Amino acid sequence: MVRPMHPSSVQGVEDMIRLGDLHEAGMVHNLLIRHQEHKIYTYTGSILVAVNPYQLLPLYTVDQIQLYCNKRIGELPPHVFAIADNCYFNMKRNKRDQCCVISGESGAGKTESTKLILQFLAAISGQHSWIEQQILEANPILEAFGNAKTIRNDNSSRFGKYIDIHFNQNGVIEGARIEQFLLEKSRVCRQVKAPAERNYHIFYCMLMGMNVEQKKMLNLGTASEYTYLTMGECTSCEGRNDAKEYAHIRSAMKILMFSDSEHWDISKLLAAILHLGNVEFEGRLGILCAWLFLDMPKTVVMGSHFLFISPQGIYGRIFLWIVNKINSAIFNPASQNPKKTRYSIGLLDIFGFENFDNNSFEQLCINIANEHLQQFFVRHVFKLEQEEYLAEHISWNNIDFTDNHQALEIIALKPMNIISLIDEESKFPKVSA
Ligand SMILES: Nc1ncnc2c1ncn2[C@@H]1O[C@H](COP(=O)(O)OP(=O)(O)OP(=O)(O)O)[C@@H](O)[C@H]1O
Repeated sequence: MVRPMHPSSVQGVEDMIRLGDLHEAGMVHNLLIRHQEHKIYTYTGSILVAVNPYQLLPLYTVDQIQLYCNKRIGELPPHVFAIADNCYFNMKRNKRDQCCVISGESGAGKTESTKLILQFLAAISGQHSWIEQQILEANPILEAFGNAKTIRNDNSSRFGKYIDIHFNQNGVIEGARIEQFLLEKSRVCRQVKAPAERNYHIFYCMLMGMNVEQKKMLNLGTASEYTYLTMGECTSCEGRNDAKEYAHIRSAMKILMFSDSEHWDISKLLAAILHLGNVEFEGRLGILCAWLFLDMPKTVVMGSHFLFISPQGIYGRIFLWIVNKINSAIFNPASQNPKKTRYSIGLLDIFGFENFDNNSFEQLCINIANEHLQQFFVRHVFKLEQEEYLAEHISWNNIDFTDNHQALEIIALKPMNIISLIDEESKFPKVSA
């Protein structure tokens, strides 16, 4: 259908609520013309839409942080700092906890936005304290163990995270807590979705960054020697320096109070996973069991007893342990003193919808999490808003929207939903798919 363009679509608008052409094509056009002028941020009411520029723009300088500090939304051009600032000052003014939900497909820029919000909050809450530095340095560790190169994103988060940043009543950061969800553990043993995918960064960083002596002690060689690191036929990543990253991860671990022996134990387990992937000959099992702290003759094969070692399981436990270790450095339990109130800003950064030729159970879980987020969005932006208009007898045009509630009910909410059926079926041996 051809229609005349509304004048507001010619120059584009900062807030799409003011767009005359309020439909998908109009909104995409608005984002496009703004993006062409390097204006990557656009509001839709209180929501910020960010379009990944895939280049460094001079938008995140110290001057920009100061500029956006303590301004009302709309006073300056749309920016991720404006959202962070709004959260911070609403928390202080209204004495209420805040939350930013960051969603989008893989590669959209969610993790970068999360880091920018964190940096802004650390800068404006103003103390440059040790705890702030520790919170910021948790990122390189989490990314090393939880991010990987995928076909869509060289630094794709393969887990979801919720960072709750805690502030005292004066708005000073006093700690944080990180929750992790759904690490894609299967990536440890296979990266089959496409060539050019890698395993988790940490493996390549370790092999490039460790000195000869350390590698010798763990019987490690180069990435190309390990089955688990070569399935995607790609061991390096353009623009990433794995050796330099390793030095950064090591220093971040020191800041987060990982001891040298804890770091060494993690390295041994990572080495064990790599050796396990290469197991073909009995001789390899000796090296493997040494790194797994196992007494090989007793535990691997004894009479009719077999030990089953799951590399995915080991990696999943390492990841959990690391998140707990980080939390033990940055989390301070709330004071029991009622006069010492604590407020928080939560940042939710989960992986976006995924749709491959072959989708696994992990994709199903990721997509259910996204459907829940979509429902949250639908409820708050459409349903609750329209109910309020009705209650206040405000005249308005009903907006058509797709409600995904039914899909969610079938998959995960109603009794006998798909997930509970899978759960029940999987308890039986030799179950069919
Ligand atoms: N604001 C930005 N400015 C410049 N480059 C950016 C920006 N946001 C994202 N990028 C680039 O895009 C890449 C992908 O972004 P990011 O990792 O944040 O995506 P994501 O949405 O978290 O993806 P995934 O769901 O796969 O984890 C980054 O590594 C960075 O190179």
